[in-house]
Amino acid sequence: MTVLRIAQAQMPVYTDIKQLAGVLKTLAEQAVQEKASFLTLPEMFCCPYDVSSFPVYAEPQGGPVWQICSDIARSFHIYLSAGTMPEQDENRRIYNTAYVFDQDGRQIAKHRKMHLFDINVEDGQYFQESAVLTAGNKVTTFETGFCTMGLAVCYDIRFPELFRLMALKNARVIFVPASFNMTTGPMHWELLFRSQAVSNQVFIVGTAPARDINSSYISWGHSIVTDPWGNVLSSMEAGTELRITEINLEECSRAREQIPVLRHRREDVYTLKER
Ligand SMILES: NC(=O)CC(=O)C(=O)O
Repeated sequence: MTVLRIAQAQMPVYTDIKQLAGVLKTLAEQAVQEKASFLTLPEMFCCPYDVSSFPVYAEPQGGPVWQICSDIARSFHIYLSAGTMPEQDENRRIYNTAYVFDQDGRQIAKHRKMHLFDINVEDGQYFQESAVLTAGNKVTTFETGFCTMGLAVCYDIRFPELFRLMALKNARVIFVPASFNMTTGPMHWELLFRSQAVSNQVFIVGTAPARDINSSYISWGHSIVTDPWGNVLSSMEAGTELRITEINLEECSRAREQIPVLRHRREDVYTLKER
């Protein structure tokens, strides 16, 4: 099948687990009604995006929020890109982790944010994820009934090497739960999604939290879908919204055939390899 409908939930952060379960159920119901095969959630949809909150809300893989996501995917028979949540491992290290579940509720992908968001923009955003988080170290692609797909988290989008490696592993759609802010959002959000999409001839689906002006970190919102030609197929504003976007995977092959940049790489001069 080459046409795929993706439902993106630009939603507020829900820290109350019962409320979260109810909201996700409603979103999944609506997504299924709209004939979407995928539902995507934002970065840190169940925890304030704040270094002091990550340890408080962290759970192991298989924890309560993970379980709700798996149940939703199974009950509604929908693929779920379950945004990110703080994950704690057996050594008490905490990661910013994205999971994907298939229509039977099985975890089919897991990506720990590989590039930690440590920035200090003059008169703008300061953030120091490395104060409490540990970086992941795996390039993540996975198989679905549609095609090979990839997974990255927010600041990872600034690293072309990672996106090129996913494209070389034949990813055609890359999910990026993300939360840019009021400094870097207007500067770089759309530019980065379009540039990684056109350079690697992939669809990129960026899903952000809805803006909350009272939170310590204010999300830019603007959840987006870009296509392999670098076009913006869908772009939201800042508020809560469930947006359906249809993508035609054939566009990926068409772009790669007509402008074969992946084949034109000069591996005799340079190489990119995963360790
Ligand atoms: N929040 C992030 O991880 C990244 C971000 O906001 C940016 O790169 O800008």
